[in-house]
Amino acid sequence: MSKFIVRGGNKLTGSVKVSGAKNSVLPIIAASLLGEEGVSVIYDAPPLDDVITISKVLESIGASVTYSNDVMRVDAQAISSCEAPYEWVRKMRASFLVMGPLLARMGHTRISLPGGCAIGTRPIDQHLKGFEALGAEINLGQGYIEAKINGRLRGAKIYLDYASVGATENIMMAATLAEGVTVIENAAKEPEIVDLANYLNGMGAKVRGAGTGMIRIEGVEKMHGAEHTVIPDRIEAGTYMVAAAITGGDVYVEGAIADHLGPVIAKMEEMGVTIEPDENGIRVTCDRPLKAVDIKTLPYPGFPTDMQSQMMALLLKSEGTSVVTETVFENRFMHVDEFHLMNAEIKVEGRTAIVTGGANLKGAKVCATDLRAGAALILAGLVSEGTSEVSGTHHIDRGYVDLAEKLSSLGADIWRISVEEPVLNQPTSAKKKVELEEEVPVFNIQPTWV
Ligand SMILES: CC(=O)N[C@H]1[C@@H](OP(=O)(O)OP(=O)(O)OC[C@H]2O[C@@H](n3ccc(=O)[nH]c3=O)[C@H](O)[C@@H]2O)O[C@H](CO)[C@@H](O)[C@@H]1O
Ligand SMILES: C=C(OP(=O)(O)O)C(=O)O
Repeated sequence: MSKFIVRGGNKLTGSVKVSGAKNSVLPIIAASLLGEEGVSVIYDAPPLDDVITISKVLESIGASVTYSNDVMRVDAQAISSCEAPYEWVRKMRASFLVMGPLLARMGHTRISLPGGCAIGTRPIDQHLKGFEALGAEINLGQGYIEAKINGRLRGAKIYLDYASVGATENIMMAATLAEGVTVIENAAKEPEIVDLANYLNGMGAKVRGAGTGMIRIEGVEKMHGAEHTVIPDRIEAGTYMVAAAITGGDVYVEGAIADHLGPVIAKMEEMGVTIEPDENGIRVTCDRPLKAVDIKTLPYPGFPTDMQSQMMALLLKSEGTSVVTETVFENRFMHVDEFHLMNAEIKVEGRTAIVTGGANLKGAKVCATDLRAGAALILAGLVSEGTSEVSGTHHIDRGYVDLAEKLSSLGADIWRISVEEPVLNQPTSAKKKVELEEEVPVFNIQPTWV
C-alpha cells in the first residue's frame, strides 16, 4: 500500500511524454486471441496494472505473453481454454473484452461477470445483445456468462441502444470471424475504436467505417498475428494539459494528438488557456486568470467522461461558477466529497455539479475513489496550500505510467510513500523523493495490488 504526497505551489514547466493508450491497448491485447497463426507484436504497450491483468487473463486461456520495454508479444496459436476466471475479471472490467474474440475463435466461452464499480453499475446488455444477434446462445448462472454457437457466428445488423465503447469493441471483434457481413449501427466513435479496427485489419480482418456511427465487418475465415503501435493516451495527455494550466505553467505534452482532444482543447481555450498543437504534441501555457465554463460529458466526439474530474479541479481555480453535467456514468462525482476536504465548494444535484471557482484549496488527506478521481485530487494538490496525501493509489496505477515521476520532472513536489513511512520525515526536493521510491523492474508481470 502506498500514498502520493503532494506539496502545492510549484509551476510546472518542461516536456512530458505521453504513454500508449490504456483504452486502446486493452482491447488490442484481447483481440490478439483471434490470431490462429503467427505472433502479434504490440508496441507502446504501457506498463500499467491493467495491462498486466489482461495479459494474465490471456495466459490463463493458454496464450503465451512476453513483455519488456513497452513491447508485448502475444502468441495465441495454441489457446486451449475458453474460460476467463473470476480471479482476473473481477480486477478489471475490460477483461470482459476477451468474450468476443473467444466466442468467435472457440465457439464457446465462459466468463465471470465483470460486476459494477465505483463510477456506476456498468451493465453489459449491449454486448450480449450483439452476441445473440450473431447467433450465440447466452446463459447466465453462478456469476458466470456462458456463450455458445453451433458452427460459426453469422453476420447481422446490430443497433446499439447506446454508443457503448466496450460493446462496439466486443461485437466488432466477434464479427471478424463471422460468416457474412455485420453492421453495427450507433457504434461508438472513439479513437480507440479506430485503433482496434486498424489492428484487426492488420490481422487479416475486413473492418470498415470505424470512427463513424456505422461499422461494417465482413467476416473472414482465419486471422493471424500482426505488428501494431498503440496510439498515445488522450486522457493521460489531457491530465498533463490540466496540470500545466492549473499551475500557471508552460508544458509541452509530447505525443498528444490534438484531433483526439477536440473538446478538452475547446473547453480549456474557453477558460483562457493557451493551447498550441504541432505535429509532435501540444504546448500548454497559462498566464492569466481562468474563466468559468460549463461542461457536459458525452460519448466521443463529446467531452470525455474520463476527463471530467480533472477538469473539475481546473474549474475550482477559475473565476465564477461552472456547471458540470455527467451523462455517461450515473455515479461519477465521488471526487467531490474529497475535493470538499480540500476546502472546495461544489454542490451536487443528481447528475450535475455546481462548482464555485476561486477556491483557496488546502492540502488534506484524501482518497482516490477511482482512477480519474485520483488524478484530479493530485492536480488539486498541486495548487493547494500545504501538503496533500492521496491514498487509493492502486486505482491510479491502473491508468497512469509513472505519474509522480512525470510530474516531478516538470517541477512538481510529489512523491510516493509506503503507508508505513511517516510523511513528516520526507525530504523536500522532488529529486530526492523520486529516489526514495521502490525500484520496480519495468516488467515484473505483477500488478501492484497482488
Ligand atoms: C477500457 C475502456 O475503454 N474503458 C472506457 C470505456 O468503458 P466502457 O466500454 O465500459 O464504457 P461504455 O461506453 O460501454 O459505457 C458507457 C455507458 O453505457 C452504459 N452501458 C454500456 C454497455 C452496455 O452493455 N450497457 C450499458 O448500459 C454504461 O453503463 C455507461 O453508463 O468507455 C468509457 C466511456 O467513454 C470510458 O469511461 C472508459 O474509460
Ligand atoms: C473508467 C475508466 O476505465 P475502465 O473502463 O477501465 O474502468 C477510465 O479509464 O477512466
